[in-house]
Amino acid sequence: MLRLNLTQSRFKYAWTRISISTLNKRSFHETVVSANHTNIALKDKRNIGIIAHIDAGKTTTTERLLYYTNNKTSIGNVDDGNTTTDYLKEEKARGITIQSACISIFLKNKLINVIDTPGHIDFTYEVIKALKILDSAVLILDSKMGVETQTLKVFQQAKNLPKICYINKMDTLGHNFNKCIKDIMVKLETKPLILTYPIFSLDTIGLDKSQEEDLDNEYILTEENKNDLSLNDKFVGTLDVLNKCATIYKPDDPNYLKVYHYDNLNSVLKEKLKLGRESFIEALTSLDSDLLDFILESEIEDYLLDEKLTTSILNKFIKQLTIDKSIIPVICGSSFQNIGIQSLIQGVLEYLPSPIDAHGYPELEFQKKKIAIEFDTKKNSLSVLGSNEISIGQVFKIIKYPMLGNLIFFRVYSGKFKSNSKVFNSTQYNMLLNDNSTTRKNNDLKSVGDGYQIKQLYLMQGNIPIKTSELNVGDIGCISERPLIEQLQISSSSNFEELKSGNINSLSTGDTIVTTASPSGFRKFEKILPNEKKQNTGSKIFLNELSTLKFTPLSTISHPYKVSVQLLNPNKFQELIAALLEIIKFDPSINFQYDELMGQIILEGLGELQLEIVVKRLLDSNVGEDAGYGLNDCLTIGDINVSYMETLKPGSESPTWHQLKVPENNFNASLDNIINYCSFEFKFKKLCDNSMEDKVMQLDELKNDDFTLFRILGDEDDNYLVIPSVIIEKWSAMCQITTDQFISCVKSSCLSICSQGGLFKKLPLRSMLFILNSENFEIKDDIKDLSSLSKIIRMNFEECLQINFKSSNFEVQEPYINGLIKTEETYVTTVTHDLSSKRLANIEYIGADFALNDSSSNDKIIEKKSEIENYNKTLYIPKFNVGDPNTTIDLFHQNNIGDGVTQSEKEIYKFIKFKAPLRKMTGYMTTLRKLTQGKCSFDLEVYGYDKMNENDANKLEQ
Ligand SMILES: Nc1nc2c(ncn2[C@@H]2O[C@H](COP(=O)(O)OP(=O)(O)OP(=O)(O)O)[C@@H](O)[C@H]2O)c(=O)[nH]1
Repeated sequence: MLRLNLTQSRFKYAWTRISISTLNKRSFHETVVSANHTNIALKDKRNIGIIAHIDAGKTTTTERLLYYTNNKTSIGNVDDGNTTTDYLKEEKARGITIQSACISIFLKNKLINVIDTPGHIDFTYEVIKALKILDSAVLILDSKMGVETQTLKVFQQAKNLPKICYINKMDTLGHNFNKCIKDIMVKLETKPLILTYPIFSLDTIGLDKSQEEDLDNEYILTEENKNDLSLNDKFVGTLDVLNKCATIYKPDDPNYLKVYHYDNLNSVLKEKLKLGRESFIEALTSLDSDLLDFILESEIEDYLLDEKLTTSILNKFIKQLTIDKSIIPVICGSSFQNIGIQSLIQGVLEYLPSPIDAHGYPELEFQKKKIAIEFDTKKNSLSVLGSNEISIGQVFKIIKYPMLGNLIFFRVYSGKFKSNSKVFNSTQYNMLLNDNSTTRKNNDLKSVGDGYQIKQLYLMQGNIPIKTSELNVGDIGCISERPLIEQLQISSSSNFEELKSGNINSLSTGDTIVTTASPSGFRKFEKILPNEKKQNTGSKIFLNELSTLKFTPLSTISHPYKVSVQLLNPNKFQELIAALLEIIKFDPSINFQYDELMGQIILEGLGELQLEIVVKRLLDSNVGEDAGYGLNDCLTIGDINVSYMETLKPGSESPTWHQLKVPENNFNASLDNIINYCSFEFKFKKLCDNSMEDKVMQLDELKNDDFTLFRILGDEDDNYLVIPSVIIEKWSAMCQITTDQFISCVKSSCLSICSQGGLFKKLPLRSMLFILNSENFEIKDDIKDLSSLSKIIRMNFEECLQINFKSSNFEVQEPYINGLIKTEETYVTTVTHDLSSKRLANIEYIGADFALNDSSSNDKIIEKKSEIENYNKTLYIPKFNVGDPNTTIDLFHQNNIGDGVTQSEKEIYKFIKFKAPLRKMTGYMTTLRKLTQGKCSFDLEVYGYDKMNENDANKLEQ
């Protein structure tokens, strides 16, 4: 009984520190369900992502965030398969996050929307999608591993967002707080501001003397148990230099927490707190002269005891520096043992930006101009075009949710969205406007123009959707929609193209949705459009313009893996296509193509695991959140393979300009006229093969007032098209189509040539440049019919390829990876021998620390290093449990033990960095484990395409 009371009082005490003291679990939970979230002020909302390398503890931490904010009454664990965010069957079985999960955490009058992202590289697109709509992130490090390869990647992806770093797993054997701090500085090139230091049992002797009630904490060392070695290195709490206190936890009791203020600390902790606090203030003053001025003016000499240096003053500076991305506040803990989470919640609320403070909103485009979203101080709201009549949101995720169909998640950037209202899908409308390939265009435009009906809006509380009548600026919520598979099944079509275009009036990831506060709907926008655009606006023209009001879409990606799917029962065609379309809706990083001749579908994806899961979903007939499509009896699935491509050999280009021609008698008379009266020339070229920088330079040179450059496919490394501006203008005017329509016509012709493939192995083309020439361009008459232009251009492109090139001008290219292996020195020779002889790998580095040997070393890096090294001198980094606490980390020299890595550990472990063809690395982890007796870690990242060796290329089938 006594213990229960103590626990409760401690729990409340903890929350006093973060000013949410009055809550108690049950009453709060009830408040949440009935909470009117619309009353939460914008300044009290946070939209954060949890990002990290795989297994760093994102889901475990998210689970504790829910528990310690009283949004959940028990704690789930990844290993028990009962967490809120990893609820898919595959996630539970594999213990990894596959899809990002979005939850809303309510804290009385505050709201934190959290997205728990996957760490596995195959699901990187999930991270990209989430980061696009978030204001900030919590970066988690595994205290033993520090910054890992995927940490670097997600850090880069979140480079525009302010971040807090949470060093997790401080309870594990081999934990290394100092290495993490060093990695933040060296590998992330960021300045850490340490808010909490770890406390181990050894530091706690004598701590309990003045606190009778703490005798029940068996993890604190006392005179009696101080010789118990098993306790010495136990992680028991955190030393908070901002609040000048130590917080002691009990690993096996999630509700135990005791705060000791400076006066009640033992001499060891007092000394550490003093040094930590001094270095913390010095680090802050070195970055903010206003704080320095304040300290000088207020004559503050004792950083620890002078009461003028209050937490709220310091918080103001920390918040600004965090938002400016000048620092990254660091908090440590162990989520699994429930240590440190309260400080993390406090950090999120204090330092991470609300939508008002957040910098770097995704830009909106309106009539080709970029528009920033502004904050209207009077109305306490964000708005665009100087009017908060416009509500704008962006869809970033779609999931299956049993009973409700699909849930479409979106973020509200401006205004508010209401249940039972219509919204305008400006992205979809814009795409349709520029798509000439469909005969249903006008019907589709009308359908999208009529608006998308939102029936019910929801907020996610944990993984439970809570009905809400409206979603306001800053909110993340969702709309329910009937599953696509049901929508398509009622259509009787069995035509692939018709099925693929699906239900046009449904929402997809990346779509911008727009509406107005006005009851008469989005057509009212007319009133707030700039004056010159108002003239003559029939609603159609008006919608055309409105459709240009959209967020920049998500970038496309290349797909290094593919798998073939053969349908055995033609009656199931419609079902298969509907299933695939729905899968793509949930994960737009998957793509599929239908080879009508072979009756085969080729599924493409980012990784083996990703495709494995998709295939399982197609075959399985389980129910629930990851319900399968039950196609087991009618599909044959091929092996998962890497995708090969073809390109022209370096330096190749068509020797002459090719004149656009019309084949005799193949097209109608009016089209003949077009070609007789106006023409252009074109040629193909291999895009330079040197570094990415050279490539960008080459492309930049082509971009000027006279020429416009277009990307045809995928990422920066794909195909490009250059069209002289004069051709764009004249052809579109002549054909009475928009310039966008003309461009999309030429682009789609290029695209079709690229997918048709090269002359060597008929593999899709990459790294090609299509150049149109305007020198001999002429127009002699005013001609209107252009319906077959796309066909003509395609035929001519094809002819140009055939005439100008032979199969020997092409080479096969394949995806390559950057690999990083960490293993004991004893195994290095065996591993590198296997890599070079069997996997065609090029070993780039063998040594003690991969990031320190980065080949790039220009002035900027040196300058940055010296800036960070200077900053490092202000940091207090204790040598945990090894005596003298007063030291800084020797950042750029390896033979030091100040970073917490012992000399012997450095000698044992080596990193091997290499490049290799992806196809040679399938199933490599199993081999590596055998070669190293399991003493290894391995990371890989697909970096792009490169030439396949000729022997292997010749052996490929056409
Ligand atoms: N000892 C210890 N284990 C932890 C801690 N946090 C997480 N773990 C364990 O680490 C493993 C991975 O945890 P997750 O929370 O799934 O990690 P994650 O980053 O969400 O993983 P992915 O989403 O798959 O990238 C699980 O076995 C957890 O129980 C911690 O603080 N201490």
